[in-house]
Amino acid sequence: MPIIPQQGRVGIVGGGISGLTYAYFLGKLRPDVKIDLYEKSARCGGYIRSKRLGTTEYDSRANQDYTILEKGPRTLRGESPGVLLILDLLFKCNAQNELLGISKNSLGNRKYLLSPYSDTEGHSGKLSPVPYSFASFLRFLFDPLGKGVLFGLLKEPFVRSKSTPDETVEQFVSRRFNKSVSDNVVSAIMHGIYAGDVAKLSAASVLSRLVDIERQHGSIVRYGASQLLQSLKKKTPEQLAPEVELYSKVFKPAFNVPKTARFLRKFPVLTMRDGLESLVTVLQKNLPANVAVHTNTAVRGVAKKEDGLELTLSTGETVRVDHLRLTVNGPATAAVLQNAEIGALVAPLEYTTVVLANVYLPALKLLSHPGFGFLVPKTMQDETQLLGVIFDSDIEQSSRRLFFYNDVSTELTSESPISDEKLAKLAKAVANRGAVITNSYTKLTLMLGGHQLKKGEDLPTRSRVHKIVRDVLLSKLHIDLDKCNGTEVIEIEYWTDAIPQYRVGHEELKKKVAEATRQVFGDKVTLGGTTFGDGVGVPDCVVQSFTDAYGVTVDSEFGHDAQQNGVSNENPNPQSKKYATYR
Ligand SMILES: C=Cc1c2[nH]c(c1C)Cc1[nH]c(c(CCC(=O)O)c1C)Cc1[nH]c(c(C)c1CCC(=O)O)Cc1[nH]c(c(C)c1C=C)C2
Repeated sequence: MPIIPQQGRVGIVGGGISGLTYAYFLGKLRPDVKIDLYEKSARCGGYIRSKRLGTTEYDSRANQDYTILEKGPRTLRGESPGVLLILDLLFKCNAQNELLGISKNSLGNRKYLLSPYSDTEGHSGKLSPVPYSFASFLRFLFDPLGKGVLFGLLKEPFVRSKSTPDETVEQFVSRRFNKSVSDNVVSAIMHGIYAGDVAKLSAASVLSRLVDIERQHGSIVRYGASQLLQSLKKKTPEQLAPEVELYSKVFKPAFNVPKTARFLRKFPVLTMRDGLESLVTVLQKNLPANVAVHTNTAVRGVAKKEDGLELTLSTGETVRVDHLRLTVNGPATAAVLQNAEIGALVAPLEYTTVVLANVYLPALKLLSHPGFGFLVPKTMQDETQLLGVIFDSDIEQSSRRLFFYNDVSTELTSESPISDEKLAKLAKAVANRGAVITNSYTKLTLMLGGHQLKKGEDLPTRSRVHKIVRDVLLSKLHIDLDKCNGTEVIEIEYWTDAIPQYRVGHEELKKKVAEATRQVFGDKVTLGGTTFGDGVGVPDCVVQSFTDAYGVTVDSEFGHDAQQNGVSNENPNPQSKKYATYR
């Protein structure tokens, strides 16, 4: 029995990147199915929002009269498997020119940690570069934050591996290295991804690769060193993630995937010319004809019927569907499913709230440390509740067009092999291209709160955030807003309950929720989004949407429809049940 019958109907809850990409992939795989996406707010995109801010003067050198204030995520990680799917999507929508890249050695890729230090002028905290070379690593060892790093690295190969079902990131890092590495380095990274606390986040969820290495090889340092030696000795063929292999077989990407993966590795940070919301716009404009998006429409509940499911909408209508995909957070999922057991399982889920302040200073170049931004480790947290600061102007000015000129597209779309030397030359040519934006300005985003905001506590008021912005800029970056002649633009957003906290036992909890959902709804309901997926990043959401959309079509007897639409639904690995089952 196919999961979605021919000419069937699918409902999707949530118009964020997870809902939209699920609709896109499923629409392509099953053109016979009618897909309705319900988004409760007036717009799609979720936390991805790029606000255009008009400036008074048209800058002919920059060829633009606006700047973008990113209100949410703004960069993609070039190395993440999902980026290959996003790039293919952009190529197929003829929007690949929008993608920009920051090369590995670019100053815009440099990251800093706030280190203890104060000077006579009252500036507190020094920005210490995250090591990017052997020399910078040696320098870091003498920084107060580097205390214990060398000892931790030397000790790690001799630490016995331990098989625990799960533990906190702090426990894992302290056990393998030492607590100072967790407090001074890893805590900052966790602030910069989850706005979360190392003492609560799950090692199995957020450091799954390292946990796997410990389980399989015993030591992370020894494994890392052996991999490094091997790569120096012989060239290993490009290892693609299984999801990317599957995608390549199903969707036939517009480019040579292994070559493109190697190329993108040279651009660890990717951006979009008009902000990350362009991805949402491109997606919405190019949704297959069988997808309808309903904004301002919430799904209030779902009831099991003999021939499928009945959705109750906020408009008062009821809609019958064969399959329901939920891409919203835990509480919203429980509210739709209205099941006591599922409700009890998701009740302990926690989310962090992040306060985000965009600062734009036109015509002034004031950043003294070029880079991506800085993060605040646990040991440096104070009453400002600062998590980190993103240097948007440096990110934008270090971004280069990747596919605008034909050299890269021609090379990556051809099947002929490319040597490492030629690939490096190509990446260098891109890095040496002129900046897309050339005028002088300073743009920053401050991120505050996260796990430091206690449950039930009032969020900092706008005026308090304005004061924090002024204090942080002055004390950490030596930028005095009082000297900016009132030209500064400061905008504040509250991302309430935005980032799921994968706490100890989260993998187990996901399994239990999926199992309880299956018990009640069989294979008619699947769960996605950042809470029930495998990561909080945009590429993670895209990969999950693809694998799960494929999952509901793979058993289908209507594969020929998908093939007629330019995709194949053969399972490239019939032994693997992963893509035919549900999470
Ligand atoms: C200071 C707070 C935050 C900053 N970014 C985020 C927060 C809460 C949100 C965020 N950052 C990342 C992700 C995942 C995206 C993905 O992997 O696709 C999310 C939701 C990515 C990220 N940002 C930093 C790191 C080390 C990572 C992991 C992957 C990568 O290498 O890109 C560092 C970082 N984040 C922030 C700053 C200021 C910063 C470094 C200086 C802001």
